[in-house]
Amino acid sequence: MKLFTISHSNFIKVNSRNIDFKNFLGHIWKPEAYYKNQLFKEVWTKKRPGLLRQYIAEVALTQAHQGQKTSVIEVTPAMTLSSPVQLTPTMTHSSPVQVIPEMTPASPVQVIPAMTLTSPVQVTAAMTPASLSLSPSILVPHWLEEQTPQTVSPAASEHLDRNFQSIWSIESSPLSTESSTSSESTSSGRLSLPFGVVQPGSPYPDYQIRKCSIHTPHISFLILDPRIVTFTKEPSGMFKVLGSGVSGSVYHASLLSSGYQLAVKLYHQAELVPHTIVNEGMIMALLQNTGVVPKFFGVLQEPGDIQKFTLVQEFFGDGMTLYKLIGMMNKHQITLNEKETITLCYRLVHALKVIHSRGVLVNDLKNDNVLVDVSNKEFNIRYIDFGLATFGVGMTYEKSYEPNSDIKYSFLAPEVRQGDNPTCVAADIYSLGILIGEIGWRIDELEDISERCTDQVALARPSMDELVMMMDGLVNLTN
Ligand SMILES: Nc1ncnc2c1ncn2[C@@H]1O[C@H](COP(=O)(O)OP(=O)(O)OP(=O)(O)O)[C@@H](O)[C@H]1O
Repeated sequence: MKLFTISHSNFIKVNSRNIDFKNFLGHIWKPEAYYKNQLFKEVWTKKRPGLLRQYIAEVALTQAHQGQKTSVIEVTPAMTLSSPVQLTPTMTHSSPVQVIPEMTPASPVQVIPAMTLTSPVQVTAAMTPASLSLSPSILVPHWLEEQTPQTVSPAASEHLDRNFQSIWSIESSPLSTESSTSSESTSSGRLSLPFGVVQPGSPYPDYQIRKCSIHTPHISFLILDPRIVTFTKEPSGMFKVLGSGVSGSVYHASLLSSGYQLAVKLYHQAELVPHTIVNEGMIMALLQNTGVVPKFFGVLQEPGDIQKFTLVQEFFGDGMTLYKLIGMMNKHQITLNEKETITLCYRLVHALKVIHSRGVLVNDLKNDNVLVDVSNKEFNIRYIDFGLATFGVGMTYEKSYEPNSDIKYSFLAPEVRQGDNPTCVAADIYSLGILIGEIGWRIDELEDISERCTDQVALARPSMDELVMMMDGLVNLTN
């Protein structure tokens, strides 16, 4: 009798021989389970932990017979609100940015078909400044300080809400970035830097991106009139910063007319990396109507400077990141029971599947890039920060020789951390496995899933479909 154990070798076998997972389980599975050195004969009890694989096997076999699959928790449905983001079908100009004078009616973004596998075009990509502890006050650009929202009457602002100034149309051809983003040109101090945050000669990130391809499809998004957005001020008079990260600071704001809450991302180096901002906007646009990223409204432009813009998104989940949530869970300030924990992991898995199915790799999946709505037990999530995301191809990180880099970048798959290996679906799955482990380490089944996803051998990690099946099985088990 063969016993199916959760060993990596089983998954290596599955993957290396390209055997269908369900068939594999069908062959290997017998109704006993060997788990943590114990033989269990009563495998169908829901109470006993660690028997997920038996359940998966059961589900797999049932499915093999019925060809049907049921899911208890549904993924958050597609957004119903119409999005201002639009897909522009063709490239018409060679200039990277083009202003189209006429407004076109808002419509949801159309889905781009399957991922197109192309050989990676190696382009020198954006700099990512090292994590800095940034004081919000020095990040505020002058035009924000000078903001006088009362200059627009409510009626006019309502009009402006509906009638955005213009649409930017951006080409999808690989954007050469070498001239504007090489570390050489920046470290020599030849470029004037915005916001006074990163000074010439600042240390460069050890994890500078060396190569990436921008193959993101051609998507237009809107330039919003800055007068429709009011940036929120703290009682101290400071602008309210939701978070500061590697690429920028995110400010709280609202629509002047309706008070609809917004998160506006200002980039530390907007003038250096316009293509990065554009790429992030296009990826956000591409993922609209999936319900797994915040609603994206377009960009605000710094008056008088066409190169500097900011991303305007829906303010989601009261700004609660998974990082904050895990911290609170570990300090017992918030408690998630087993079912809630599994629900949260389920959402993360399904959301990543949706993102991958649109041809997008996140490449930077970590706990502070996930927002969680803890206002109810649904635990809806949104992935944020697509600054390093790619469409259709992977990107390569440069190996870090910084002490403790393995800890600092532990969310990245080991083969990615090594440099030279481009990111891929399995690398995102590794990062997802880290998240599942951080959230669900108290639950054996989640720990097992996390362990599989974080296998050092990329080929041994479960595929997204296998992962979804495991999570579905686990959810069914807990209901
Ligand atoms: N749509 C949003 N709603 C609420 N809060 C948000 C939103 N987007 C971002 N934030 C907050 O701002 C922080 C920084 O956002 P983001 O990750 O996009 O910036 P970043 O500079 O790219 O950071 P990173 O260091 O992860 O690269 C988040 O951790 C979160 O706290």
